[in-house]
Amino acid sequence: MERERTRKRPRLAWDIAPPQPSQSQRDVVVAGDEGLEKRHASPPKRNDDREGHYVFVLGENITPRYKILSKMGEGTFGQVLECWDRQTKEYVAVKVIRSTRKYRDAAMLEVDVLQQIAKNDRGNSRCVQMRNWFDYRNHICIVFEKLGPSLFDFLKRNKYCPFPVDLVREFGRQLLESVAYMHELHLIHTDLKPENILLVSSEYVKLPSCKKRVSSDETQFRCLPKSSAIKLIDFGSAAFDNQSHSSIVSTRHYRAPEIILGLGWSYPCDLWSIGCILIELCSGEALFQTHENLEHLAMMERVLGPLPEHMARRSSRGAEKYFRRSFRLNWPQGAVSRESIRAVKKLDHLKDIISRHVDTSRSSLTDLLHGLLRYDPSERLTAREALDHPFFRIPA
Ligand SMILES: Nc1ncnc2c1ncn2[C@@H]1O[C@H](COP(=O)(O)OP(=O)(O)OP(=O)(O)O)[C@@H](O)[C@H]1O
Repeated sequence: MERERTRKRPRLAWDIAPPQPSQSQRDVVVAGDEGLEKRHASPPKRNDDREGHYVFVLGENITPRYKILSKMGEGTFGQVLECWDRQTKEYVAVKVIRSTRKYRDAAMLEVDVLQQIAKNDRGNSRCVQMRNWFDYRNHICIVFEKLGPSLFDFLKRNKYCPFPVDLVREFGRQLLESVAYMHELHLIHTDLKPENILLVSSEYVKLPSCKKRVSSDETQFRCLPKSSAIKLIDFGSAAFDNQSHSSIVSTRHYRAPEIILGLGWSYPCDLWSIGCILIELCSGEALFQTHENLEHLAMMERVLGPLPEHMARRSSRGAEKYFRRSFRLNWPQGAVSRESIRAVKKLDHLKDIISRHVDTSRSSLTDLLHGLLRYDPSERLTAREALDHPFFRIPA
């Protein structure tokens, strides 16, 4: 039975006060609107909804330059609208940020990160390109190149039928290249998950059957993307390594153990998330489907073996309660319910999960995942080291 999952797994709300955007950042405005102004007027002013979201009607304009065609997505920060850019004559994705102060400020940090990424990009960052940004009726609008569906949307539409291992290899390679690029700029993404990895193209092919789901007399189909090209999105939680950090980051399923244990985090937390993502792409389901710390740690132990004692010893005040005096995890004694114990028991060792879902390259993939999912962040593979792993030596 498939567990019901929400379409979007929200990251944490913003919990540290972001710095003020500089005047020079605020002064960047849309250029070249003059000719369009008269013909494509903005709609009459309306109130935002209760959460500060911009209220719109399809076909209206955001500034005379952008015509709203459809809504592509919604997140914590705002709505993403498909628009026609009358100036460049291309489709774009405009993220219209909620008008609330904290989201406006956070959006300016995202703009700052996107500008850093763009400045150093020689076309190989595999991070979404920002085309423009501006302030419209108290909403920061960030204009992006338009991409295709997320890997999560794709999996979901495919009834969680896993991707073939050769495609997972291609996704993994690009994901690691993108993260290596960010890390070299001293940036940590902190919210890597299948929702934030977008296929560049929406084109797909339909093929018969997904082994996992074939029922007796029904012919099943699976969709595969025509191109494996992907890009990373959502830099709203990205952090510069030298900045002060909030202690909890990442969407739960992809959160590294050092974050849960309050040990501080840095670049390696992105590599942990990539390990979880690769397993999800191979199996079709999120590895650690939990909403609670102790259960999460117990799930990790089930898949990866016992947590190292030195991490248990150093865990923060808030996390001490997950361990017994012996520094072993207080499990199953500390479980909140029988269902929780059952959910943990249902999980297999990493090697067995991979054997169940993957036909070829099993041992090299398992070895790579063990490197990405090392408990101790100082022992975890870096993005560059992971790219050098034998799993990626098979030619594309
Ligand atoms: N460039 C793009 N092209 C196509 N779709 C996009 C693009 N950027 C974002 N989207 C869609 O909009 C959704 C929300 O975008 P994004 O994750 O940037 O918003 P957010 O408010 O920061 O979300 P979250 O709640 O995950 O932090 C994405 O999941 C995706 O479906």
